[in-house]
Amino acid sequence: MTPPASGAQAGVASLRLLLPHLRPYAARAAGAAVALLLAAGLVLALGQGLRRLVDEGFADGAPGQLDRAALFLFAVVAALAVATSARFYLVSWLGERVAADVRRDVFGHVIGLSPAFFDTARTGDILSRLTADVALLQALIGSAISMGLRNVLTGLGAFAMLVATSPKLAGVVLVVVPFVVGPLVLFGRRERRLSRTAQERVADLAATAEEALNGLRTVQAFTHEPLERARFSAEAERSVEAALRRVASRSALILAVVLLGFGAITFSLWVGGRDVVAGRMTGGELSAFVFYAVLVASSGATLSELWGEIQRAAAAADRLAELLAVRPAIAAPPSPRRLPSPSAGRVAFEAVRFAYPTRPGAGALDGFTLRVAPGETVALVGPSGAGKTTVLQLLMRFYDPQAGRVLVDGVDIRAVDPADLRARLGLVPQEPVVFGASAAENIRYGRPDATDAEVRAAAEAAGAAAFIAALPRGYDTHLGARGATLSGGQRQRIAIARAVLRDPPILLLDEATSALDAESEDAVRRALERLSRGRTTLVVAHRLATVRRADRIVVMEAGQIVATGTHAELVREGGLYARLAALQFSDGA
Ligand SMILES: Nc1ncnc2c1ncn2[C@@H]1O[C@H](COP(=O)(O)OP(=O)(O)OP(=O)(O)O)[C@@H](O)[C@H]1O
Repeated sequence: MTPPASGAQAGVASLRLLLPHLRPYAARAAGAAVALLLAAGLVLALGQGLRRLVDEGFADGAPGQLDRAALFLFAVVAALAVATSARFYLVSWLGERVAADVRRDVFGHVIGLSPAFFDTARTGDILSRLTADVALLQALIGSAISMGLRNVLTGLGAFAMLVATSPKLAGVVLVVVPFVVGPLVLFGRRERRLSRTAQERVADLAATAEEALNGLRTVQAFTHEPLERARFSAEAERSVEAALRRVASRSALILAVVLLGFGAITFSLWVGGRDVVAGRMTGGELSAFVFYAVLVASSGATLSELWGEIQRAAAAADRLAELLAVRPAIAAPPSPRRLPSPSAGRVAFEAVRFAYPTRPGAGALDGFTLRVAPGETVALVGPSGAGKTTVLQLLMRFYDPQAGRVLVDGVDIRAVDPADLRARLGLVPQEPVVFGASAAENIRYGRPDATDAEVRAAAEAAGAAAFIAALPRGYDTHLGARGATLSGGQRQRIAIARAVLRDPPILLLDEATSALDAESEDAVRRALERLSRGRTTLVVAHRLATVRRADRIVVMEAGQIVATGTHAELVREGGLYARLAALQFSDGA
């Protein structure tokens, strides 16, 4: 993934990403802060309750005093329970809400990125950012931040109480604090780096699994399950290694913090015990002191752990910010021109030169010039890799050419909003995408506001009505992820029905290269004939029936047009087309 400028942004500052997402919930956050303050105050009051219980309750054995001290403690505990539960609810609510909002925004951004981005990005990596990285942010808001604040508050409060109870002993604790905070900061930096690496390894793991699962049939057809298992297992090992480096660093930090923190408590108990024996301090004061000292130490320890978590979340925020900073290569110009309405359906390519961004050296189109009149059907033919599909991709403006222009109705398509352009185009791709939804929903994808009757009419026109009727639940039948339950020809007819619903002035067809059985080929051909009637049609043709029907055939080789004409003319000329026709169209020639 291309590292954008924000990737260099250092440290916890990356978490600023969350601020705009928290703002709408300011009232809830304030409520959570109040509950948090209350709970922290009540924890500190517990120490006072403890002192009263020990000093007043035990001192002269008066039963009334012990009862009152115990009751006070109970009241504090009850209030503490309510405040803690309220804080937990509000803070977890914020975590869930913000995580969902961040996911929505990141997905919303990614779905608008240009196809060029996905030529290099791995889907699994993006998925892992959407899930694992956002989960870290959720944990941060849903618990870490509130735990951190709580521990800062109780830690500071408890320290103040320490000073009030015994300045001398408090001094002992104070000496230890820099020893706890120092490593915390040092290890934190390291943690962030190690944790980013660990998260990247998890993303690699997800990407590996995603690729293998997507190509499951190919994997099994080649009996490459052992190979894929080994590949995944190697990735898993790499991910464990990265995680363990982080764990090791963290363990060292915990060792230091626990040793120093609780060592200091033991030391102050020892010193304080001598004061109690000498009568300079009451037993209740020492109990309260130890309670506060434990609070200070445990806050320190918790904060050091949290520091790690905050660093991990910062690394996650970095990875999300990186994704959000990718700008779509194709975007609407600041003041886009409108295409004429209704569209005439005129298409022109003028001296177009284009190489895919990932292969700048290998030109896919080279001086490609073609004018298509309104309503004309042009068939593009040529050997594999000649650049036929690329022509359609440039017309859809999935990529921009390096030189030359593409025009629709006389307007350079770079001057119009891509959405406006694509609204005039209907695409039936070589491998149509069928979503894991019902047959009706899949067809309605062509025009979401279409009525049931329109969906059925489109299916009828696409020659899909009969096979849909034969499905177990007709139009309501779920077609499985990626349309796994349909044949290639059926998937194509679903895609054609979509295009029928969309009713575009310009139609782009990329014929499937794989042979369909005679019956479904015939059904698809007739459906396409009906569809292209009266529209400008550009078709990447692999079948004789298609080229015969075309008004004009354009023969391409190595990104250039080498001949144009009708089937009969081109066969008579006896060039590349005649050879292709003899080979490819042997079925009917
Ligand atoms: N996304 C891509 N990134 C990089 N190179 C690509 C990409 N898509 C296609 N190419 C390359 O561009 C060239 C033209 O490809 P194109 O898909 O237009 O050929 P085609 O004529 O449609 O071939 P076919 O009949 O096999 O579908 C080929 O060399 C191909 O390898």
